[in-house]
Amino acid sequence: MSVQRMTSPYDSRSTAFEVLEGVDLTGRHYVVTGGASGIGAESARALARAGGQVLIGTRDPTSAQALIDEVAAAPGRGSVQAAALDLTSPSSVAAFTRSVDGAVDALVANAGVMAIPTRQLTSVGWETQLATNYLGHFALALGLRDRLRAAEAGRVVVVSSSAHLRSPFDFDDPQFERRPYDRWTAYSQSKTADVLLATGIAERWGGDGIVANALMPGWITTRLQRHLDDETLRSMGAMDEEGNRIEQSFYKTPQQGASTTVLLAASPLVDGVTGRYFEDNQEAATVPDGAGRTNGVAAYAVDRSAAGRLWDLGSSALA
Ligand SMILES: NC(=O)c1ccc[n+]([C@@H]2O[C@H](COP(=O)([O-])OP(=O)(O)OC[C@H]3O[C@@H](n4cnc5c(N)ncnc54)[C@H](O)[C@@H]3O)[C@@H](O)[C@H]2O)c1
Repeated sequence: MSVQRMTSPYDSRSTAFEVLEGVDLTGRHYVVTGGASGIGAESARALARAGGQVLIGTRDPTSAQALIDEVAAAPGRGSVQAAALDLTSPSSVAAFTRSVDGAVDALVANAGVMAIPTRQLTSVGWETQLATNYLGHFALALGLRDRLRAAEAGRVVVVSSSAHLRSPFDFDDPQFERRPYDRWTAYSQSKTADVLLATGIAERWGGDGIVANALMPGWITTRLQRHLDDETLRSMGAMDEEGNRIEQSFYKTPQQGASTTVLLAASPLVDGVTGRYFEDNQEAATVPDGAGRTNGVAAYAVDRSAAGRLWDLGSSALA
């Protein structure tokens, strides 16, 4: 049976402001991880501009002060606040969730790290990219489940990446204990885990009225690329021989990069949509595997049994 793909009137060049034009989020509450920089900051800005009350989870709440002040200075808008959250620390995630009361209309699992050069482990013994991008967000979603249930139709939005097309989740060796550590495979696997997280939540929490979707924001120059050396940036076409960053037509601005996130977090156009993967404000096609592809969602990332297996693995790590 084929299911019709969701479409929206927006495309790769649409901004987060455009996607929420005419949408009134007054009285709605949003949690955005990593919302003090990059795509997360633009998502928070757009949600607040539409009237929403946004709580940013960030390791350093002072880093969100400029955004908090900017929104506070705009009368008639929503608000932005920030609280400490380190996704690599289960106790930090627990403290953050305890500080949230009332309903949460959407959790935006946006924070992430990419291509850490060497294998690093967190306090729970997980490789840092997987721990940050996936496990911390899994713990956060579990901690906020009641808050999402308290909303009329709680949404979970997981910011993944087309990098997931480069690697399925390796259940035999997720922490690179037996295979050599590869920073790109580690990132790609963590982004597959992100799609599986949305798939698992959609499957398990639908009875609570909670929906969950994942997305690829597009390519955007942010601090995410800070671990990349000049040679890698040149090979990506992002730097010239003199070391100047190149603005390419396929790169988006952070405002454009945040558009698919806010569509899924707050637009009525996707009411009730769940278990899907979006890019450029459209639902992506499912492809058999990721080899050689830059678009679409790999079948292994939306596989329900893999999502269940990962749920069990994450639950054991947090127990
Ligand atoms: N920029 C791109 O081209 C691109 C492409 C595909 C996917 N993404 C995804 O978009 C998301 C946002 O990335 P961005 O490009 O805005 O980069 P960014 O570096 O500006 O934002 C990432 C945020 O995550 C936060 N973070 C990192 N580790 C954390 C931790 N342990 N606890 C709490 N917060 C932590 C950082 O402080 C930062 O604010 C990421 O999930 C990334 O994988 C980005």
